[in-house]
Amino acid sequence: MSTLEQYHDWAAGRTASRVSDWLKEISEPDWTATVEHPLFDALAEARLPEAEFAAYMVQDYGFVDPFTALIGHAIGHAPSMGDRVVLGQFMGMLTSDENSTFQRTFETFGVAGQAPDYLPETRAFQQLLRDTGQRGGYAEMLAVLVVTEWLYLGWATRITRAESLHPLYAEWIDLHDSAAFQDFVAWLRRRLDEEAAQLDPAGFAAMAARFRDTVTKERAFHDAVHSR
Ligand SMILES: Cc1ncc(CN)c(N)n1
Repeated sequence: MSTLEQYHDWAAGRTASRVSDWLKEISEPDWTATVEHPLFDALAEARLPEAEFAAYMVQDYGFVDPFTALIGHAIGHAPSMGDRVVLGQFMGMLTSDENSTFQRTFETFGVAGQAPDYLPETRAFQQLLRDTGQRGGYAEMLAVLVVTEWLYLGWATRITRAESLHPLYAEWIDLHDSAAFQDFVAWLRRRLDEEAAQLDPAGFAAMAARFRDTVTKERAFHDAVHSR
């Protein structure tokens, strides 16, 4: 049975079916393991040592660089100006507010200017992001973006914040639980659902494989930066 047929089978038993919901479901248990990762609880509850937060942010900046390039590819591949505007605004936030959070984190915790030593899991994630940008179609790019942003929205809206949280820890959560970020994730999911509906069986299988691979790499990345 093709991947598209598997989705149609799943959708047939439901009144309201969304491709993004099905993709999330077939990505278990990795999806929930990432959203519920103890790294995020430690961060939100002020239990994460500053050196560990800085080390996580160094690895994450290794993710953000090719991730920003992937958004550039997605802007180029988007079928309309409407999509380019939304993705371009997200790119603007990433390269201003979020980039500033990284830079101030590196300076505050004394790791600015150090050559990063990326973990194998970070390098594997970088490879996936680069490959999707260079070889993937627009739906595959959206699939990767849906995973990375929906997962981050998931943990950021799940955790309970300590009152005495370091401002940079709080800023990292703010970037991922804001109303604007929630709207962006909703838009990404809607656009993936729409684009997936246009795909032939081979394109649909490639899109689903990217989604699944991205969830696997998210879990591996977070396990590598913070052991359970
Ligand atoms: C690994 C990872 N995944 C997702 C995000 C959210 N853009 C992130 N900053 N880092």
